[in-house]
Amino acid sequence: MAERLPVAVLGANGRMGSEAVKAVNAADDLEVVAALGRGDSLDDLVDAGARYIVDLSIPDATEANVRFAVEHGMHAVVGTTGWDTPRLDSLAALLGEHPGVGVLIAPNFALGSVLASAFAAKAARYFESVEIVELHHPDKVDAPSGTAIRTAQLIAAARAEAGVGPSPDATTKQLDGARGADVDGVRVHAVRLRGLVAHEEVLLGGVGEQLTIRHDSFDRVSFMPGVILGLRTVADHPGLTVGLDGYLDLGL
Ligand SMILES: NC(=O)C1=CN([C@@H]2O[C@H](COP(=O)(O)OP(=O)(O)OC[C@H]3O[C@@H](n4cnc5c(N)ncnc54)[C@H](O)[C@@H]3O)[C@@H](O)[C@H]2O)C=CC1
Ligand SMILES: O=C(O)C1=N[C@H](C(=O)O)C[C@H](O)C1
Repeated sequence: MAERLPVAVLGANGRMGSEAVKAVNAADDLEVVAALGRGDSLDDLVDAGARYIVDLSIPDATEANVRFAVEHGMHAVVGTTGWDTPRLDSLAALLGEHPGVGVLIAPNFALGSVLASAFAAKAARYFESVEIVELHHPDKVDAPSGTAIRTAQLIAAARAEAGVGPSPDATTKQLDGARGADVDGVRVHAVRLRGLVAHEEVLLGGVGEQLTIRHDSFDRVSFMPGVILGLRTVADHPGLTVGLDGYLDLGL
């Protein structure tokens, strides 16, 4: 029987990390050799012989975790939020010094979410208005969600390419925050509500009509096929990939 790929999970005691430990161990070609939480030394990754990491920690920790992995020749599959452009640029530069190492930064591992973002980007040029509402559990530390930021960026790029102007908005007077956050010119609204897991709606408006593209993760198991796909694929994609769609042939 072929050797199982040695994987370390960072953030292993968290909501996502604990699911990932179960999912990796359930895959017959992968095994968890290290499960790290807050306060654990990154040297444990080396001692355990990890060749892959899955980072599901916190925005303040993820950059140092991933940089350590890359510097030690480990491929990284990253679901943690907080990867803004300066962080991504700096990571890409580091990867340039470590050819052969792959990193996937996946704002969302759920296939339906990846498709929803792609569909929204495809549709965005045909509508005058577009706004995003993301809805999450109230224990989430960041807003707006990484997924909503990525969706807004994809939409903004598609509209810019098509020469579509900004969504109309006559607001001249508002309470702070009433119109949500501005992500590349797309308004993003964040709801935090007990009972929710992870949900997103893209609202596209034209004269006399609206298209709504909605995705719901009702359970964190929805993210696990994407985590496993990422682990099985990351070594074949040296350098930096942002978005699980980079590993899929969506044909859109
Ligand atoms: N890409 C995706 O599909 C998904 C991404 N996420 C993101 O994953 C991250 C984790 O989400 P949750 O599991 O809900 O959070 P959580 O708060 O339940 O888990 C985070 C865990 O990381 C631990 N931690 C803190 N510092 C650490 C460090 N330096 N090294 C290792 N572990 C450390 C915490 O103690 C905690 O156990 C968030 O950024 C969230 O937005 C969440 C769901 C899906
Ligand atoms: O914190 C979460 O729960 C989630 N975080 C990711 C994000 O910010 O987009 C992915 C998903 O929305 C769940």
